[in-house]
Amino acid sequence: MERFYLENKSKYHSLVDALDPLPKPRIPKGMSGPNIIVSARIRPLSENEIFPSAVFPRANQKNVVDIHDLYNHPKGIPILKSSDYQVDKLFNMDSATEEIYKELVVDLVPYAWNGGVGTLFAYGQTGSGKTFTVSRVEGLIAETMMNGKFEGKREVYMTIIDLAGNAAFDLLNEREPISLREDSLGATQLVGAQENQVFNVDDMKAVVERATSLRRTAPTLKNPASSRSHAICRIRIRNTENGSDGLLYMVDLAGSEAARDVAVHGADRMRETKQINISLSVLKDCIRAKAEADTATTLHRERLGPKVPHIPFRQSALTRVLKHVFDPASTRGCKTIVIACVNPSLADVGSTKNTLRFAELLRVLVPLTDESDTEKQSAMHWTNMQLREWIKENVS
Ligand SMILES: Nc1ncnc2c1ncn2[C@@H]1O[C@H](COP(=O)(O)OP(=O)(O)OP(=O)(O)O)[C@@H](O)[C@H]1O
Repeated sequence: MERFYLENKSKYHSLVDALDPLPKPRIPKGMSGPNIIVSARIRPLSENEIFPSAVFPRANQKNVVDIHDLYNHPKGIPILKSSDYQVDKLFNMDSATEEIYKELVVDLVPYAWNGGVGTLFAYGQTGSGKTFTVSRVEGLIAETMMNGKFEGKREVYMTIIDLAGNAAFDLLNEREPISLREDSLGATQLVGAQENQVFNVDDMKAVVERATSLRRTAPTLKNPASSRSHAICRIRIRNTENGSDGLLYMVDLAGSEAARDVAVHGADRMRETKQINISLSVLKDCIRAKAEADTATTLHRERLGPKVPHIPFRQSALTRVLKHVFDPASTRGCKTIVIACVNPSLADVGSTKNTLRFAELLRVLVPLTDESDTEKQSAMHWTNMQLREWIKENVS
């Protein structure tokens, strides 16, 4: 396929150039609500990239992206097949991580400082910029958290582990194996994992740096330093006045390689990829079910009573570690941000479509009601009947 793309590069450019630059706007069906934001970040093409970009943020509609793939028509003429995707917030090739942090993440810090649970997931194909994004975000969190501007006395502790299949390792202790156990109160304990107390920005950054260097890596076709495990950085913020904890999780998910990319690496690698894909699928189910539960409890409490969707968080090690985020019995406030990372190269267009489809699947949409937002307003007015239809489809 890559050869086909290269041979037809100029044809691809001319087909894309001939498209309407202002396509008919896609009608937004709503926004993710109320405790989750699903975003996407398109990384720039690298300098030595030989394939054109297949990813085009829409000029006339915010947060919508067009993907143009090239197909070999049976009659031998290359044709374009286009698809579009919508997220809550789209960051283009020229967006810096600082901008993403300011728009999406910074509010999680005071939220966790005051006892909430904030989680960021970076998801995407191998080489799409997950580690690039998360490591910078962790540095920025350190700067916000330790700037002395928040009220109250707190102690800050960091734990960083990685999960490969069902095995877990301590990235702050030479990758010593640790075990995941549920204690008598139902909380998941990382038995054997070190918790490092940190006192300032430099401490926090040094801890992150130590963990990064230990992260298990193995070469893939797409990224010579691909991470083959989920890295979870947990920042526990202890309120010394009342003994309660706030939590921040930064989760750099393992690259979602396609089977054909790993075929050349043998059976072990295939098994590893299968495990990664299963855990990502359970994660998707949990994020979605949690969003449905939150939507159900905030919007339709009277209609549904205590009935909330089942959240299958026990089905994988990843979601068991994140029990605080997914446990439906928990009464703690949780806010979640997902960043779907995308490499725009035409050679990666299949995986890019999968990543953005995955992002769309995570969105449990709430009808738009903000009359002041003209973009949303022109897109849709909800009648009572539409609202009933929406509830029937989405909250069952
Ligand atoms: N926004 C960006 N701007 C500039 N370079 C980037 C950006 N995002 C990623 N890169 C570069 O792309 C390469 C791959 O990025 P990264 O290692 O973060 O990918 P990944 O998604 O974590 O991959 P894997 O799952 O295999 O670990 C790196 O060389 C990184 O520096």
